[in-house]
Order: sequence, then structure tokens, then C-alpha cells
Amino acid sequence: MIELQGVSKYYRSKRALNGVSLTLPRGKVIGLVGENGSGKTTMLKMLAGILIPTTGFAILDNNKITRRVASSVAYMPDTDLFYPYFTVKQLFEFYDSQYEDFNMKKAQEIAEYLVISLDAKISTLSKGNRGRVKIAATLGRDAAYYLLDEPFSGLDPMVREDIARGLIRFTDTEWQTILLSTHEIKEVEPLLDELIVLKEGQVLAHKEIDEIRDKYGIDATAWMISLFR
Ligand SMILES: Nc1ncnc2c1ncn2[C@@H]1O[C@H](COP(=O)(O)OP(=O)(O)OP(=O)(O)O)[C@@H](O)[C@H]1O
Repeated sequence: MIELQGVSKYYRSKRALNGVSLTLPRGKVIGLVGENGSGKTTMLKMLAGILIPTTGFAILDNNKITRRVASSVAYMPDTDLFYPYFTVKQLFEFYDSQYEDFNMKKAQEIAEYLVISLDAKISTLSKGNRGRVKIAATLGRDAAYYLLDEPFSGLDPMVREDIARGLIRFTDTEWQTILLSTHEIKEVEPLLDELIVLKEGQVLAHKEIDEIRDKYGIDATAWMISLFR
């Protein structure tokens, strides 16, 4: 289980997260939404052990999160061109050398499912195919937590659908959790179990999707819009 306890994060004097407390259980697909600059990337990086809280605690299975502790967390950054000089196969081999939980067979299976050639050089791929490669490399890890920073951003509807299908097909909801930040809430809502809404570095709401539908009688998108009005 991942927990944030009273976490704040400052970049010099700029406060990006402000007293965030939450729990991310195993076996859930959780959306992380909020306006630009609300702290989504900061939160994901913190859960991945890339950033350390200025105050408060980030905890994974009773251990403070550091890079080493977060080795069982698969983080996918929102940056586009990563490792441009590698072929897809070389990228997977690199991941295999870096991550104990990397499952080459699974990564290759995902690449095949997403119709990506292992021999393709990453720099020659279209942006959509680079998005597919990123997902294949990330889901290729048998991690308990996948932290995906805007996996759908800037991609066409076909790619977005491929990625969404890949998320469902290649993760095991018995024990794996996906936390994904997105601005495309309407599109990902059918995938989600829970939704976290950030505003100016604070958790405005953290709810189960079913609860939103049952209690408020509206979909998550309409509910989120109502929060900001
Ligand atoms: N390295 C940094 N140095 C200074 N300020 C930063 C740094 N990284 C982020 N910030 C600031 O922290 C705040 C939160 O940024 P963050 O990237 O976490 O937000 P976000 O919700 O992911 O935004 P977006 O939706 O635009 O990707 C913003 O005001 C941002 O300008």
C-alpha cells in the first residue's frame, strides 16, 4: 500500500503540494486530475522516489519512499522522446538490465499487441508509436504500482484506445494498481475505480467512481466540473 501523510513539496519558495494525505490501495485504477500546475507530476515523482517531500511522509509498504524502495514502482514520465538512439529491443534490454521486475516476454507480447516492431529505432517512430513503446516498456515491468504521467496526452484517438486496452489487458487487478494523471477524464472514466482531484497542491476530493455515480447521480466528469464551479 502507498500512503502520503501530510506531504508538502516546495521548489525553492514555490509550494507545489500542500499537506496531501491519501492512501492508494492495491488492485485499483485511479485517475489523478486537476488543472495545469496543480501538482500531479510532483505527486507522481514523489511516489516514484524521484522527489522527496519537503515535509510529511511518502510510504510504500511501511517504508519511506526512496529511489531504492520505489524500485517496485513503475513510473512513466510524460516526456516524449526517451532513449531515441535505441531500437525497441535495445530499450527493452536496457530496462531488463535496470529493473529486476522487468519481464521481457511480457514487454514483447505488449509490443506485438500494439503492433510495434522490436527492430524499429525509437527516433524514427511516430509520436503515437513512441507512446505505445513507452507503455510497453512500463507495463513490461511486473510492478505493484504503475504511475503514468499523462499517458494519453497528445495522442490520437486510436493510440489512446490501444493504450487503454493495453492497460486493462496487461495488468492484474488482483494486486496491481495504476495511478494515471490525465486531462482526458471523460475518456478514461470507464477504466477508473477511483478519482483524485488536485487543486493548487491540495486534494480537493478522493472518491470511488461508483460512489460518485450512486451518491450524486452524475458521471465523474460532470462531478469534477461541479467541484471547480
Ligand atoms: N522544477 C521545478 N521548479 C520550480 N517549480 C516547479 C518545478 N516543477 C514544478 N514546479 C511548479 O510546481 C507546481 C506543480 O507543478 P506540476 O508539474 O506538479 O503540476 P501538474 O499538475 O503536473 O501540471 P500539468 O498538468 O501542467 O502537467 C507548478 O506551479 C509548477 O510551476
